Amino acid sequence: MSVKKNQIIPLQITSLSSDGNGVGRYNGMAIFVPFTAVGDEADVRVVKVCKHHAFGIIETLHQPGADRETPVCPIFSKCGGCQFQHLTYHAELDAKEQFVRDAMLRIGDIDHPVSPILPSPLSARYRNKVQYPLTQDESGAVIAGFYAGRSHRVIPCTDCILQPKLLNEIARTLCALLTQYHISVYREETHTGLVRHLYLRHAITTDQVLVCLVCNGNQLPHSEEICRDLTARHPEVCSIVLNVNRQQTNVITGLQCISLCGNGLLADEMAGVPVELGPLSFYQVNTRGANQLYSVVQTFAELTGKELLLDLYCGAGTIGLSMAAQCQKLIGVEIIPQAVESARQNAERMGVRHAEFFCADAGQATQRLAAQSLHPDVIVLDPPRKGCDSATLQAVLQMNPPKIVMVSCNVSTAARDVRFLCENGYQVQAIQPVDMFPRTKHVEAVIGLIRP
Ligand SMILES: C[S@@+](CC[C@H](N)C(=O)[O-])C[C@H]1O[C@@H](n2cnc3c(N)ncnc32)[C@H](O)[C@@H]1O
Repeated sequence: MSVKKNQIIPLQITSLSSDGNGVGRYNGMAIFVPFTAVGDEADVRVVKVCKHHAFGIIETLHQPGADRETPVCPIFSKCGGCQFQHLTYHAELDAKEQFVRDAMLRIGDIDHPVSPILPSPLSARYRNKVQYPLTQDESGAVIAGFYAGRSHRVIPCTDCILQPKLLNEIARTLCALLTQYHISVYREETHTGLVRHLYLRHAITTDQVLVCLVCNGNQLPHSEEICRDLTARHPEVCSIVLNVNRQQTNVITGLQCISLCGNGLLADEMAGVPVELGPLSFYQVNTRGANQLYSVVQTFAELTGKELLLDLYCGAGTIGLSMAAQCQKLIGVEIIPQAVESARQNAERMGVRHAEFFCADAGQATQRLAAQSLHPDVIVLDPPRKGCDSATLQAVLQMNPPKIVMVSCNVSTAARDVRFLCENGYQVQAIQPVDMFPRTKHVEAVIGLIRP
């Protein structure tokens, strides 16, 4: 017997799905309910019915599960950022470890033990980057916040518990300055107005802050006064950049950056690599977590000083450079030109002369390197969420490295790609989940593979 929309059903939550929902069964049908915990007993209102499953929301919670704790943030469950503030961090970690195990088994067909997940050194205020969309209230005051889940409605918030307090304070000052100087805010519906997002980055080792105003235009009225007032209030602000994004798109940043103050860069250190980077380069958002993540990569790579290391999807070069002293030659490949420039400068600052960085699509670059008979000893793959494309994986097989270390923030696509590598001669040696994103459903994993 199926369920109907708006029907209220009694439900016990028995597990968590990888998108963060609690799962219970009603008449044999899986019902997904957000913001629930294993052991919850509740009356649930069915809000959407699909062929084999349905979605519901809690109407009345009769018996809370043992893993529940009170969320700290007043807009938890309204803002789309966090999925797990209602769980103890311990329960969240157990769930994430299970997500990795499930993905490897179901998608990857890999029945290999998964090591206990490494917790994030900080479970709150761990992020080094925030991107606030803006809105205005009835009086015209500029307000920063976050999008509600699966929508572009801005929920006001400048005290996000995932961000350092400093970034929240700078966002509040910026909102006050934009209001004071009557700067317009972008409206998606009409594609009018100027400032779209406030994008802030914090360096934990230098305490510097990079401020980026993403604008539907290439000029910010009163930019001199705004820069002067902002840096006077927050001396940590080292650079202020205007990023031009005139597209009608969900992508936050555009390609052009104009420096309004400072050199447009932020100085930090990650896993021993002195980094300088602008707004367009990828940078791991949890610096302390990344130090831990990279040390797992180093352990799996087992470099001895004689190897050729190929770091694919290398961003600002941080993974490869953190192991530069343990290899004979390092080659990095990355598609964003500014990130490649950062990688080259980072290598120079470290005095590393045996590293080369190419600005190219990973698929095209690896095909070219394979055609040149390049045979790396270790390949690190750290692709974006969509995983590796088949051109890259085919070229990796052609290069035939004895060792591959896959790093991924999306275990579903990682499991798919690892399956392909295993079907073509590789063997999983170790699977290490790492929590880089506490309070959210996202989990990182490092998978070590060898060619036996
Ligand atoms: C998850 S990040 C990893 C970055 C880096 N390994 C690190 O730890 O900071 C993925 C990187 O892949 C880059 N990227 C995305 N698509 C790419 C492609 N087709 N070819 C090469 N790089 C790509 C992104 O710009 C981003 O820097």
